[in-house]
Amino acid sequence: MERIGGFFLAISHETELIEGLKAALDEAKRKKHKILFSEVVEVDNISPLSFYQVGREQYIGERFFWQDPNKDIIIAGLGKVEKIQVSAADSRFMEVEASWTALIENAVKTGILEKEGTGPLLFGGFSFDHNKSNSLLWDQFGDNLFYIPAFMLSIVKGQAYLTTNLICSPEDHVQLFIKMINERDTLLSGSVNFGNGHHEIIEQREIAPEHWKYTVANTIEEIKGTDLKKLVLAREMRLIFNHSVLSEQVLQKLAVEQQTSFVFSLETGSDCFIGASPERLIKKTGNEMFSTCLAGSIARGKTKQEDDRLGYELLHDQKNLVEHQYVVSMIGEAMKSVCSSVNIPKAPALMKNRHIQHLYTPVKGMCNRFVSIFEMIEKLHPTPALGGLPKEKAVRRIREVEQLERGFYSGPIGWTDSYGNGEFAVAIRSALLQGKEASLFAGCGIVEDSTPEGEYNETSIKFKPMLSALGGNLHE
Ligand SMILES: C=C(O[C@@H]1C=C(C(=O)O)C=C[C@H]1O)C(=O)O
Ligand SMILES: [Mg+2]
Repeated sequence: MERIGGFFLAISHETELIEGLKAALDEAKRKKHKILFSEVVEVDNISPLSFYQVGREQYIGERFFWQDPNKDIIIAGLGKVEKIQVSAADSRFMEVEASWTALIENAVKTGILEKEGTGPLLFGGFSFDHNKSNSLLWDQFGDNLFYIPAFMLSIVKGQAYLTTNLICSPEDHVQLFIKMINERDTLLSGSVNFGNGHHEIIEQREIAPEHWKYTVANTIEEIKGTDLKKLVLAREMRLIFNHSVLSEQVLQKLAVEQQTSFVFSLETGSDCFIGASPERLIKKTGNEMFSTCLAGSIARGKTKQEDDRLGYELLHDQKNLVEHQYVVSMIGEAMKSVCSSVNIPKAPALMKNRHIQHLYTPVKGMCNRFVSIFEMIEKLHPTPALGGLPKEKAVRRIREVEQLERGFYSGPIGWTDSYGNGEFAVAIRSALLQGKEASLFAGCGIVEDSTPEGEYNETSIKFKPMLSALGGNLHE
């Protein structure tokens, strides 16, 4: 057991906090609508995973976690002062942005300002396809789900910040402050206990692998005979455990094993969507934007020599280069439409993750005007790395032939702050945890030169990051 506390918020902070809160209450009364109040203070370094874990008792079902591969920004959020979930399915990106903008426009902020990844922050994601009817599996998530947390720990380039958010309504009283401080104190004096009760897998089952291969075979024929160039097809694996899975245990394992990936979780009700994705969709900091083209895959070698040989093979393999190039062209075009300059390396490099290596082309651009991260998500999602080419046809074919419900798998997941910075990953190498059960998802890009067996093996590798974190059998 380890104490999370060890830090005190100095009294001067509290005075500032009360003053800020009073200003927010006045503003709410004057405007006759609710106002978001947000305070940011520097704190001693606390482990974000400990913070997340300590919040289990009180905030389970309303927690999130985010860590980028560089560990530039790590965020753990607890509780929600506001949930954004829009119903206008076909304009969901812009609708979420509109709700968010309305909320932060009038926000009262105090303490440290303008720090990326702190203050009012929206965390959540979108499902892959808003047109696919939602099955029971994903009913807690809908086709978009975002939180503004009550308490949030951000580690930004090594420095820890604690954000406290509160919604003030015209009829609220300063008493609200007492409640919030009490909650925060309870949280910060909590004990970290990652739990010994480790879950074990009692059943590990691939869903309809033969049918999946059959669909891949048909898709290869369709690609040969029509204007369809690429289609990403996913399959599912189900796990059943003896105990409910604790998301903090899985996050901890992912953070250790998948150092080159974005590690994330998003809880809602009794469900948790969790994963370790190597693929950035979009990052925006100031007027710089970054995206990643990631497509084309091969296994890791058991020895350095074998690993190098496999990497070399991937870099020169025509099928994988074609699969990759579709993504580079599309992301390049999307970035050029809003950037004054775009940098795209001429040839892909290798990205080596623990269980797999990919062809990798990073893209960087300078925005030529104000462009929001939601506008970029709308332009990019789904890239041909997750959908296919041509885009609309691919999404429609996936809807028709894929047997599973993707839900948030392969959709955009991430955060934006009130200063317009943010980052979204593509939610792959992920799983939906539901008590004693989990659904894992893995897909791959089918092109003309694909084979059903080859693609089946590729998806088997892509299950490994989550399987390993959940204690599954990797068949190695
Ligand atoms: C679809 C997934 O991965 C995508 C497909 C890839 C491929 O087919 O080579 C590589 C990286 C990802 O863009 C997945 O992991 O589920
Ligand atoms: Mg592939």
